[in-house]
Amino acid sequence: MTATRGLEGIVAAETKISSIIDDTLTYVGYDIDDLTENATFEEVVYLLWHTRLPNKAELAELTQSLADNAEVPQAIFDQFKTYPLDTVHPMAALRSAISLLGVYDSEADEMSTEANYRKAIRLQAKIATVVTGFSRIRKGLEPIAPKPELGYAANFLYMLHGKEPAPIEIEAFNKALVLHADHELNASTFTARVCVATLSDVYSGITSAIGALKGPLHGGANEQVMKMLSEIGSLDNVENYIQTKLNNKEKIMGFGHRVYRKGDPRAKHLRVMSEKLTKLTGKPELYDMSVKIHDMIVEQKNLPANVDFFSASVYDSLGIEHDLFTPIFAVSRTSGWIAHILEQYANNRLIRPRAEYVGPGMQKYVSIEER
Ligand SMILES: CC(=O)SCCNC(=O)CCNC(=O)[C@H](O)C(C)(C)COP(=O)(O)OP(=O)(O)OC[C@H]1O[C@@H](n2cnc3c(N)ncnc32)[C@H](O)[C@@H]1OP(=O)(O)O
Ligand SMILES: O=C([O-])CC(=O)C(=O)O
Repeated sequence: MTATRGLEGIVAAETKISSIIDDTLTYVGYDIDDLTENATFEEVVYLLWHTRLPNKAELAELTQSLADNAEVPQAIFDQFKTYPLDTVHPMAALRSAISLLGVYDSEADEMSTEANYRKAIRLQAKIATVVTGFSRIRKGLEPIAPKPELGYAANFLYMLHGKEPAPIEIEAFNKALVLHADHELNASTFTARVCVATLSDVYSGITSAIGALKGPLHGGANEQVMKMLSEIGSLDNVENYIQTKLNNKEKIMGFGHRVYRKGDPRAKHLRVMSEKLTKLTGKPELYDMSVKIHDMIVEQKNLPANVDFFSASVYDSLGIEHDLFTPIFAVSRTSGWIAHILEQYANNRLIRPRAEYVGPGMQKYVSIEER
């Protein structure tokens, strides 16, 4: 038995949900470029969960169900108020809140297909209210009740900021949600599938996926990109800052990918939105800095930007706090995690690989007095 480090190149599941073939990303056979330009996030949710696009009535029904389930138990918000709000990371708060939502769902351990679909709706609806509610509570504000008739993307920004977003903001945020919704067998999705393959419940699957997404080698990179842009501060400082990092063999967040070689097809959409939004908000230097970093990394390391790089300046332009970038990734990716969880349940087998043992040979137990 020989281990493959990081399971690189190992095909560990069959899926009908999304594919990455020759650097092209598709959801159920629809090119991500096509979906980003044309679809709402709700349509993509339906597509991922049913492996087909909805008709008008089906979309209306899903939208209504998401609206009907958007409120969260007051206990979630009460719990937030007990946290050390000056220090807790929103991903930790989110991870705990999703677990707590499971505590309050009387169907949490009901494993029928119908019950799992009902839980899927509840989770997708409530996670937006949880993330925005946490952001308000830590600022000493009350959460804003959802206005689901706005649509998922607009309602999220409304609950976050307390005012209805402009059309360009809705367009950008909807695109970001569509782009982050699913990505084949990435680390957090694999985590979710491993978890539920024991026939554990949907809440456990999503909670463990959030834990995996939090790390800076995965979803946590978008917050780190923004941290880097803030540290650099101006276009003049880019060259020195990046060159020093490269000379020190440090990784530049938002670049590189385990699967893509030529480039991440999602990055170009976020780049366009970043250029538009940074101009509109009077911070075009943020975009110019991003482009300069991008050009240096491509030239010196031949590493293309991934989805996390330009999403940072997009979210910043939407007035979103930097440590909410990864929770927002989780809001979108919940749709993909759920699709994979449902697919796993539908054709389940325990996921239990082997490890190559590289420790000492057989040893005789020595009592503690003799050690
Ligand atoms: C949504 C997402 O999860 S997208 C990924 C988000 N993560 C990031 O942006 C973090 C920065 N990027 C990385 O750490 C990596 O590119 C990963 C984790 C995404 C992929 O990792 P792996 O496939 O394991 O590649 P690995 O880390 O082994 O890198 C291969 C080589 O490229 C280099 N490299 C990879 N990414 C970077 C980077 N961002 N900056 C500088 N060098 C890099 C590595 O140092 C390594 O060089 P070496 O062979 O000389 O040692
Ligand atoms: O696929 C991966 O390894 C990471 C990624 O880009 C994602 O999850 O969107």
